[in-house]
Amino acid sequence: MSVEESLKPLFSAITELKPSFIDRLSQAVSIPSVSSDESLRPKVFEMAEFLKSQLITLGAEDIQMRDLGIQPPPVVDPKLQLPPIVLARFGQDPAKKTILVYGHYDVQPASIEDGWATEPFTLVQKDDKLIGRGSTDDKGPVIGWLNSIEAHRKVGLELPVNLVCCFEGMEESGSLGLEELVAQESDKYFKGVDAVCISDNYWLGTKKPVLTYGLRGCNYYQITVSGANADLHSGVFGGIIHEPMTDLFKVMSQLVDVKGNILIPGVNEMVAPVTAAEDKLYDPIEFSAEELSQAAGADTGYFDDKKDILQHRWRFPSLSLHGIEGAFSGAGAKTVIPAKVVGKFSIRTVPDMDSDKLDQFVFDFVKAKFAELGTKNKLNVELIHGGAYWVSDPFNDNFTAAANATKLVWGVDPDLTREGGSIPITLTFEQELKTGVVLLPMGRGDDGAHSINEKLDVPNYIEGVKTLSAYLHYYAAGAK
Ligand SMILES: C[C@H](N)C(=O)N[C@@H](Cc1c[nH]cn1)C(=O)O
Ligand SMILES: [Zn+2]
Ligand SMILES: [Zn+2]
Repeated sequence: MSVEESLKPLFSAITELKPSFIDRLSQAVSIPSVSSDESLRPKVFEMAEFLKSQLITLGAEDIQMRDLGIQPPPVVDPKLQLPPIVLARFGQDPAKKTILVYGHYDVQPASIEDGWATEPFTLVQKDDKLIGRGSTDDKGPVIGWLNSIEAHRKVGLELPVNLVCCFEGMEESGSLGLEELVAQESDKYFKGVDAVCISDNYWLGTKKPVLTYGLRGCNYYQITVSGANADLHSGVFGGIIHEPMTDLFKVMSQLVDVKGNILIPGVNEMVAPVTAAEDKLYDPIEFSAEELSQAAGADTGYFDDKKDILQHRWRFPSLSLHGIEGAFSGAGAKTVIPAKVVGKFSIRTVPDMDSDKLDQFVFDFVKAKFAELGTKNKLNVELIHGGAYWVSDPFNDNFTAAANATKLVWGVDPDLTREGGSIPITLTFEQELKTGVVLLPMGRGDDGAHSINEKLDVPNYIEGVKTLSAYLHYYAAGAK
């Protein structure tokens, strides 16, 4: 029987199981597993337990909740435990190939005050969209793998491969601890893995599916400026003391210009030049600048040209200023001089940037600019977490299986894209397991990951489960 024939009953089951799949995602979204908020760490653990219970119900073997110990500084609670890596297997048949699927069960912060139209941790179905934090990043895809297993069980179809699951709870906070675990387990739990599939990014637009062969890295920094030992009255102390916010603003404003150019010496010089061959890869990609503006909710882009936009998103670095901890940020007019402020920014990295050199350039520049202020306040600049960029060759059996699956479900050949975001562990899987990695996204480019009103379209969720399932079958059958 052909792969396509054998998938027919499975696809029917997936369609029929839609209500149960939505319910499973709804349960997952209801757990606010925000890894960057120390007060919500118990919820990240609860989410790991939820996955464990689902895996047990679905017949997984050798489920392990791998403890990663205490979170390294900077942290408020020095005893803060890292959430576990959830490992599980389905099958260990030596006659079958083995696929490792990775995803993350932590999410970005969200609160209704940010402007959400509905409660972020309640999955709401509206206009064929599933709205809620983590719906697309990355609970939808993680639950998608579990749904695929449920559908196989329902129709009595054996999984065509041995499946190894690796789900982490710190991806949004730099994947702390996972790199070491992957290295340790490369010849143990992960022994015999033939290929890795990650569903944790998005289509480029809203209509055409993609497969992704590159990611930018991310080095995340914080600058702490401290002065007085308590917040002060600006009427009493304004004009007579060095203010931490003023110093911090002055330094942060010199990191990047208003056109997005990074101003730290040495950074741009590390970037690999665009070759003619690479430049050509952008020609066939279907892309609408208008759709991008719609996804952003405003026409505030730097560029109009497709290549400029895509290259600056995928293969040039960017520096974003994220926020200031300790500053007054509420409504109204509080006349305060904050005593200590912590500025957060990150740099998305690309080939051939060296992460350690980058850190040194950042630290030297920040310290030099702070010294120029002649302030009596104190400065500390540090890296909170780093994650490597990744670019691979998309012409291999793993990508072919994903392309065949996409074509079967969506009726079109996927575009080959890179991604401006980061999935820190990708390069580690490739290097430690000596296997190829394919990124097979479920959601669309306008899903609003990390933003308000994050959503996953119902067709992407359900057809996405079919795509993930078909990928396993095509991989097992070998390249066509
Ligand atoms: C692409 C992926 N779904 C994602 O959102 N990754 C995060 C990872 C990260 C790195 N530092 C903090 N979070 C991202 O690209 O921001
Ligand atoms: Zn994310
Ligand atoms: Zn993600």
